[in-house]
Amino acid sequence: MQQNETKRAWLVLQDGSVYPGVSFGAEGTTVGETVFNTGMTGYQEVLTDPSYYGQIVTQTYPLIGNYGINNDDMESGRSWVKGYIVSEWCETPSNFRVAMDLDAFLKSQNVIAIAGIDTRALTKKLRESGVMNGAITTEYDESKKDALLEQIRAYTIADAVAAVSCTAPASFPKAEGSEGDYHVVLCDYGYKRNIVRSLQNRGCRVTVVPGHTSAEEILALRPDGIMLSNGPGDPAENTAIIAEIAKLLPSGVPIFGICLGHQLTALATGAATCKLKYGHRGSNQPVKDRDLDRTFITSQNHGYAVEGDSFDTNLGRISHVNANDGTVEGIRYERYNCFTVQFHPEASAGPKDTAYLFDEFIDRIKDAKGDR
Ligand SMILES: NC(=O)CC[C@H](N)C(=O)O
Repeated sequence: MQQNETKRAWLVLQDGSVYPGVSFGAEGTTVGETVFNTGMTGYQEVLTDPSYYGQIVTQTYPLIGNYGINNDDMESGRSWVKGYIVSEWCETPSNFRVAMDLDAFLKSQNVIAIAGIDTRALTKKLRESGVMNGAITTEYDESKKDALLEQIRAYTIADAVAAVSCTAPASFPKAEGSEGDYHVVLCDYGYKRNIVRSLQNRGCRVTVVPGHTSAEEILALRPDGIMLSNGPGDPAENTAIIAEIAKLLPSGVPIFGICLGHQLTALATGAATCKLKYGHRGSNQPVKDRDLDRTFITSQNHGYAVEGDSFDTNLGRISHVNANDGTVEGIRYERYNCFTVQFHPEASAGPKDTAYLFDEFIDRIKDAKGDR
């Protein structure tokens, strides 16, 4: 039973299908790209990860919100999703950290949401058709369906990084008691806070700079290491940022790229990216580390990937591949002091099995400084 079950809402997809459900969160009409996430937990991180900018997120897990929303697990200062689809949301969350329930959070963030949808059936459909645009509306009117469909079909996500990136630099101290003393510049294409936390815990003070900061300005900060963050949208649209990364690569400063940062680095070396049919979003994606000959369960959230054949193997090697579909999940550049991954070693939500990559980044920083 849902609190405001008298208020109806509808999900409308670009193929013309209409799913009636129950309104929660904010009311009104929203249009976005409809994607699905298979995580059993981590909805707060999904809602606040800037990489979901422009997207209506469907949770395949049937009950969402059972541990509420807390003050610690925000991945950014706000929610970025364009809309939210669940089967059932939990009105009575139970957790020692709970600050509010899911409905109250979505209302506070003005996110239009719908419950009562068979999200597994919807996901099967998206897997067959590929991601589709869609709308959630509390004002559905059959006679205006064509106009709504036109709006849905015309929707595109554009200028995504500029929409989520900070506009001024910010500094974060290293974690108290952490070993080491390094300075990392994190390029903010829509970074998740757990990237900063993962660095702080390894003795790094972090300067977060806007995504459009030039290579010269970044290097003038004299970083011991540079991180290229995750972020939303089509990687190939960021031509100015890609040109700056191309200038950073030969600097010799250790560079670590995550997700969008990985894609942009590959583009900067002349590789191509492509859109996946329905992407990888969830916390159980198997990734094979070819060097270690081990498969890790990883947290992921991406709709694009680097095209393996387009990568110039004179520059390095494809170090990680997805065990489900064989797509590129990581690159180690031998020509440059750089390595990048498509998945999220900072996890949150998700398994922490690949946090060792942050340790490798610190080792590269130590080597570059002659500290090892
Ligand atoms: N999490 C991310 O950085 C996502 C990268 C990119 N926007 C994609 O969808 O592929």
